[in-house]
Formats: sequence, C-alpha cells, structure tokens
Amino acid sequence: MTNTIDQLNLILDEADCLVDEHQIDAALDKMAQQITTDLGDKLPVVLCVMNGGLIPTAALIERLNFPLELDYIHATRYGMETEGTSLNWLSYPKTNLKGRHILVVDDIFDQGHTLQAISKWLEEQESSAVYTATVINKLHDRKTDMTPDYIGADVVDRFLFGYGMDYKGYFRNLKGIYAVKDS
Ligand SMILES: O=P(O)(O)OC[C@H]1O[C@H](OP(=O)(O)OP(=O)(O)O)[C@H](O)[C@@H]1O
Ligand code: HPA
Repeated sequence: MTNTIDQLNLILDEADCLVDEHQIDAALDKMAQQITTDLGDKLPVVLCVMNGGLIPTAALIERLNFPLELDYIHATRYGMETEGTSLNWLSYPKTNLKGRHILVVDDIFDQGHTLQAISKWLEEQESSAVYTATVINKLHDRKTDMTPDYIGADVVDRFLFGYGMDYKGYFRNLKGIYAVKDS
C-alpha cells in the first residue's frame, strides 16, 4: 500500500519517543570516549553500514578527534519490511581492509545477524581487529551470540524508527528514536 503523508504523519503523531535528542547526544559522547581510548592510536577505518548507519556514523565521527578513514558497506536484511530475512549484500568497501583496525557503525543491533555477518566478512578480509558500535540495542532473547563493543542505549522490543532507522523507508531523519504505537 502506498504511504500517504497523512498516514505517515499519523504514525509519527501516535508514536512514543523512547530516546530523545539529548539522550542520543549523551550516549554518543560516551561511546566516542570509549572508542577514542581503544582506537585513538590505531588509524582505524570506520565502516558505515548503509543506510541506517549514515546518521549515527556522521554523529560519531565528528566526536572522534584522531586520524581515521571512512568507508561504507551496504548490507540489508529488512528492506521495506519490519521482519528481517537473509542478508542482501549491495556494496562492499573500496578500502583495503587487510591488517587494519575496523570500527563498524550501525543504527540498531536487533537480532544481530547484520553485524555478525559483516564481522565475519571482515575477518575473511584479514582485518587486524573488528569493533562494532550501535546506537540502539533492542532487548529480547532472539539474538545471535555476538554483542556490539559500544552500545548507546538499550531499548524495549518494539518497532523503532528515527535516527537512521526507517519506518517503511521514511523517518530516518528524525532526531529522536520512536516506537510505533502498539508495536
Ligand atoms: O540486528 P539485525 O536483526 O540484523 O537488524 C539490524 C539491521 O537492520 C537494519 O538494516 P536494514 O536491513 O533494515 O537496512 P537499512 O539500514 O537500509 O534500513 C539496521 O540498520 C541494521 O543494519
Ligand atoms: O525496529 C527496527 N526499526 C527499523 N529498522 C530495524 N531494523 C531492525 N530492527 C529495526
């Protein structure tokens, strides 16, 4: 079904804001401190996981005051859906990752399949060390067996949007993190 502007505005009006702009800023500040301690002298490559990682990556790297390179990887398992399927690899980084320290940045760690598959792929590229960072960790018991190294906030198991995360392709641009009504 096509989403009209009225339908989308209703979704936003009825949603609950779970993490506001100030809480996100504070969480990113803390993550940046931890990342600086671990990677500040490692000349890392920061890998943005498109599309959701775009906004978190930009916000995080502007807090990192040390030399780093930036690239992106595009792997998606949800598309326009709210249930994930198998991972679809759309684009690989252009940087040679062999022997490099890598920081992978994404918006949400939900079941964890995306970051787990990317981490495995990076090991196959013979990267020296792989670190993962995500603004949101969704709380439930359907996880893979990995945990991100840096987490901004733990959030309840509802369908989320904003700050990189989309609802049917929309709302990635919102400054807060929202949960769809009754999700
Ligand atoms: O932990 P998981 O269950 O694997 O889910 C998390 C992934 O799902 C979303 O991406 P999506 O596939 O929706 O693509 P998008 O980034 O373009 O929204 C999100 O940006 C993460 O990459
Ligand atoms: O709750 C979510 N919202 C948007 N995108 C997602 N990708 C995984 N989980 C989510």
